[in-house]
Amino acid sequence: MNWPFPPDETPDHVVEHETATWGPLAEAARELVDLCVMSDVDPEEVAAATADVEAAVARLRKVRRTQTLGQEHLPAGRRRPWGNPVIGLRNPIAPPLQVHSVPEGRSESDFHCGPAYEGPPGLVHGGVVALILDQVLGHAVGAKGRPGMTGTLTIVYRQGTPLGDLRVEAWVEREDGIKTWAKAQVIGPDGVTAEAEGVFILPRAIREQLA
Ligand SMILES: CCCCCCCCCCCCCCCC(=O)SCCNC(=O)CCNC(=O)[C@H](O)C(C)(C)COP(=O)(O)OP(=O)(O)OC[C@H]1O[C@@H](n2cnc3c(N)ncnc32)[C@H](O)[C@@H]1OP(=O)(O)O
Repeated sequence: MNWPFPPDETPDHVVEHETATWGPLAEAARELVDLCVMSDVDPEEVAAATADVEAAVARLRKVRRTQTLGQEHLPAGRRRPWGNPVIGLRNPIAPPLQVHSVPEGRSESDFHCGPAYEGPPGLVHGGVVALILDQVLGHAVGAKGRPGMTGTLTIVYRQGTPLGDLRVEAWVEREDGIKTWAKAQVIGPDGVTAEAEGVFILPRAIREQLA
């Protein structure tokens, strides 16, 4: 499944080096994002921090990639979803989730959603809940060897999802040709907060390549 991009054949030692290089930057940026919404220092400190961040941005801006991380690393060979907004090592937007999957088509993750993901007061934004559910559903179908694009995603929000420590579980329900149905739920301290059902479809372009 390498259409339309070439396989990622980066050697292990290079991946380890890149992990050690970029991982800490994203970790620092995650804390920066958290502090953008939670810090309460005085205005002089904010101004000084802004100058520091602008200096760091000027360094990183010197060289920009021509392809996204997904285009380069995801489609085949070693998969490095480093730019992914839910699990990406290099993406500060990602909480990030560590997702554990088994080939029977089940995936799960215990994760933390801090104040940067707030929607209603003290609660996780519903779009963020949907993002996480979609991602982990994708892991479940992928683990079962049934990868696909989300065709339809249905979400029922049972109760507000509190910011903090959470759990998500997903499992494959049914398969039929190119389509796979999977379900998922987010669990908070007071039980299930949101449930999802997704229909995942192997896209036509990939079907034609495999035919
Ligand atoms: C595979 C990727 C490789 C890359 C490997 C990277 C792995 C990295 C893992 C990361 C995990 C991320 C997890 C998050 C997952 C997203 O975020 S995916 C992004 C959000 N989704 C999208 O952007 C999808 C956009 N839509 C599409 O691309 C196309 O409409 C679809 C859904 C692929 C279907 O297109 P198509 O293959 O041309 O479909 P088509 O031949 O018309 O119909 C085939 C069948 O599907 C049904 N169908 C068509 N559309 C739909 C629909 N929307 N809903 C339900 N059924 C539908 C048709 O009725 C038909 O059924 P039958 O008549 O055969 O019974």
